[in-house]
Amino acid sequence: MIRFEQVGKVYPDGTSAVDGLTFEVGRGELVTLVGPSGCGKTTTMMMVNRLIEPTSGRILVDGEDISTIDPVRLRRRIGYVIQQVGLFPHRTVLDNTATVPALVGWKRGRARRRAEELLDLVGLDPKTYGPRYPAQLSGGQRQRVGVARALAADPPVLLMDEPFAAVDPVARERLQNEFLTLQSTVRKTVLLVTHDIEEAVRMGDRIAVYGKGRIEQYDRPGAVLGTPATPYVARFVGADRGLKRLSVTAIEPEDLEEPPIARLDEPARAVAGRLGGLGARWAVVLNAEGELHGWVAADALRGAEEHGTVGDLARRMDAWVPVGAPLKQAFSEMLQRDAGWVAVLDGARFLGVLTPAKLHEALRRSVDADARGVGRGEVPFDSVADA
Ligand SMILES: Nc1ncnc2c1ncn2[C@@H]1O[C@H](COP(=O)(O)OP(=O)(O)OP(=O)(O)O)[C@@H](O)[C@H]1O
Repeated sequence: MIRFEQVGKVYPDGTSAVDGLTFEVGRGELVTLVGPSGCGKTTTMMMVNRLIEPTSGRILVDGEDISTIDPVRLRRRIGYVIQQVGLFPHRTVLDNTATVPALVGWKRGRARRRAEELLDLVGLDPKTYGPRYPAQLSGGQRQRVGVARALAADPPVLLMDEPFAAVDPVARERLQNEFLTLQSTVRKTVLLVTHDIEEAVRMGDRIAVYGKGRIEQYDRPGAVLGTPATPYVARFVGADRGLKRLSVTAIEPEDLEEPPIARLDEPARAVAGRLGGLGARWAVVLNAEGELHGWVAADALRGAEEHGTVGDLARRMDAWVPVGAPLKQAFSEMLQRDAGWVAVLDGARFLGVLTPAKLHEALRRSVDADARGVGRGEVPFDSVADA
């Protein structure tokens, strides 16, 4: 979709910003460009919409050499989101959002309807926020308007330069998640510049790690964290890259432990006997539909009244995560609820539980799988169990 071929940029004062850039971004892929200040990320991005012209090499969008496309026409196909948002202060949120459709000649009614739709999509009620002016919004809300505006004319390509840098860390994480959800439906081809490796890892299908003026490694987040291509990349991703890997490793069914299960309406003493036989200290409790209710301790069951049921003694357990969620989410649930395990569900169906030991194992298998260039399922458990 976007292809850089030996692209270089030397500014008129002789500064070489980037040199020999060759990489490709697939259709619907989100690629993050990450690196320290001044390494050439913004220059790379601005060459895609011809706000900056390369001094060597060429860039293709959809197979077309962009130097042959009229810049104005090119920019209509490319949404652009920048850190300071760049909203027009004297125009309402709705008018700001409708800017590009209006520019490309949509009728006023259609442009406004589209703007309302987009505001809704980024989580801003158009009735409440549409008539406001940018100064009447929070930083995070302004950022969402920036995203809505960039998407308004439905461009296939989106360029985002530090889009979440101006908001506080909590709002930033929320905006990142919202954008990922949005991206899973709109599937734009996205180049996102950031200097924050956490953000790059979280957001990118692939990451380009920049050294001075060139890409040191271009790969999936797991591979960059697991097998940094150069000592520079290893330093840049940081010594705690194992922790960062938690954010990009998905929970898979084979990571889970299957504890004993009891139903709410089962007789308590019978379950106590069963758990005793297994040497288990607790069981997960499901309701009649097989959905997670909570857990029950073997000790409590042993002390139950003669006709008591599991339901009388079961405790609620709200710590759960969906299968496929990152390990980090499971870890954070455990910490937040001070629990030794967290339930993993597939929709409403209970699949199993993740424990700290299993989490560690999943992480080790993921590191191992990346080092060997195979899928995590192909790494045997016993190769990492003692690690
Ligand atoms: N107009 C210009 N004239 C001369 N040099 C420039 C110009 N714009 C950028 N540069 C230089 O080119 C290099 C790359 O800049 P660029 O803005 O692409 O880096 P960056 O990685 O995006 O940095 P940051 O994270 O600080 O925004 C820097 O050394 C910068 O000083």
